[in-house]
Amino acid sequence: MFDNESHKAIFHIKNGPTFEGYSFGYNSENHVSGEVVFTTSLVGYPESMSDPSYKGQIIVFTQPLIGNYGVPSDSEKDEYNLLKYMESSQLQCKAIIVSDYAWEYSHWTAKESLQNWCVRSQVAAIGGVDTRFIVQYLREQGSTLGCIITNPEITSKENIDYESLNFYDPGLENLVSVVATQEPYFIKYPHNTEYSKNVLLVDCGSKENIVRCLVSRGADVTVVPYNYPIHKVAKNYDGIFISNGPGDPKHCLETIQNLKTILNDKDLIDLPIFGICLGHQLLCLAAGCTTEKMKYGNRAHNIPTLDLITNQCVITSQNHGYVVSTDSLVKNKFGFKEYFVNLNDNTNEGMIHENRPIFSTQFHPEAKGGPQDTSYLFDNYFKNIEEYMAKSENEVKPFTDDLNPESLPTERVFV
Ligand SMILES: NC(=O)CC[C@H](N)C(=O)O
Repeated sequence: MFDNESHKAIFHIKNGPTFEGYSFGYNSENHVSGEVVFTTSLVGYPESMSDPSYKGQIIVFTQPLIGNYGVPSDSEKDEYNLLKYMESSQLQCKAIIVSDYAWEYSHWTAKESLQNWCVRSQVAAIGGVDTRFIVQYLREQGSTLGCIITNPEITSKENIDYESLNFYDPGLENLVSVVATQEPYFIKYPHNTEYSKNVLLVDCGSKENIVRCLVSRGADVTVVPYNYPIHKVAKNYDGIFISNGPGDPKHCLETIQNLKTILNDKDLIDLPIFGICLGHQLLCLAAGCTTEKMKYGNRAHNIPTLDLITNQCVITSQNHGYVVSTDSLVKNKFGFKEYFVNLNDNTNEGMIHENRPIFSTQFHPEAKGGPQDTSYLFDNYFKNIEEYMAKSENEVKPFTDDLNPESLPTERVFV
């Protein structure tokens, strides 16, 4: 069985405490650093770890036992040629921290152990540390930088020169440019009849389930890079979608500028737009609102949120460290109104335009993992799309040459 001593690993929080545990992931000579964040979700570690929004982050799981159902295939496809189980085809986070790693796993979808996935993806993983203490610390101090040392030659936290460690801060980098597709591609809904619903998905690091939610409702989806000049082609689509993505939204200057042009274009006044998480933040920035970094963010699958239109509480899936300032949203002159509010901390959870078919949410209606309470938002988006198509009498909108589906790849090409 496992020998803790020979696999010692150390987790150190910048200017804070240090913990000794065991490594069950990739061991490297150099330390691994990133922003330390915690999630209180009980299940869904494969989905969280493959979510591009976690790029550059070290995830602390408050669920004490992680790994017990293994990891499903990261390449198996569904009927829409989309990944069947994962939120992207890579393990995206920088490292993981758990209380107790389950060395035995069992599930009908499992293809490998969590350890195997981490090792082959060169991702560090440390177990045997007091995650309750770490989370209490993060809640008091706020999200902070940290590092994991898995070099087998370092046998004790006493023989580390902490002063010499450098810490990578993902907040300083435009990580969207790293995780988003570099080239456009096209996903076809296989059962389409005469009038296809053509959605333009702006990929800032989209979770696969967002694409599944669009395609399974009958859309043909053209996926473009986050900085694609969408304002030049928006009129050719029946709806625009802005995805989730990692890091500080203010790094996506081109997306914000392009969205601003779309919002100001009198010819696009009826065009349906839906944004999720980073997509919500970018739409709000485009409308002149402000965003700020939260103390430790919201990462969970059970966050109560009030729908201000239906006055109903919905339970939401979340993963974000930045937030739109409610004050700036309320004061915006663009017609955006508050749509959802977080019932735990009163932060903004969404906006809706007062008379245009535009809305966005800070939480994740695609919920992978998490509850399906807010999947009605995808249905509302499709109602907006159908109304928009009916207004234009289902006229077939021409594609520009470089986004003609016939010349685009049918799945993402990694460069
Ligand atoms: N899941 C997301 O899209 C996250 C958005 C943004 N990176 C944040 O942390 O707030």
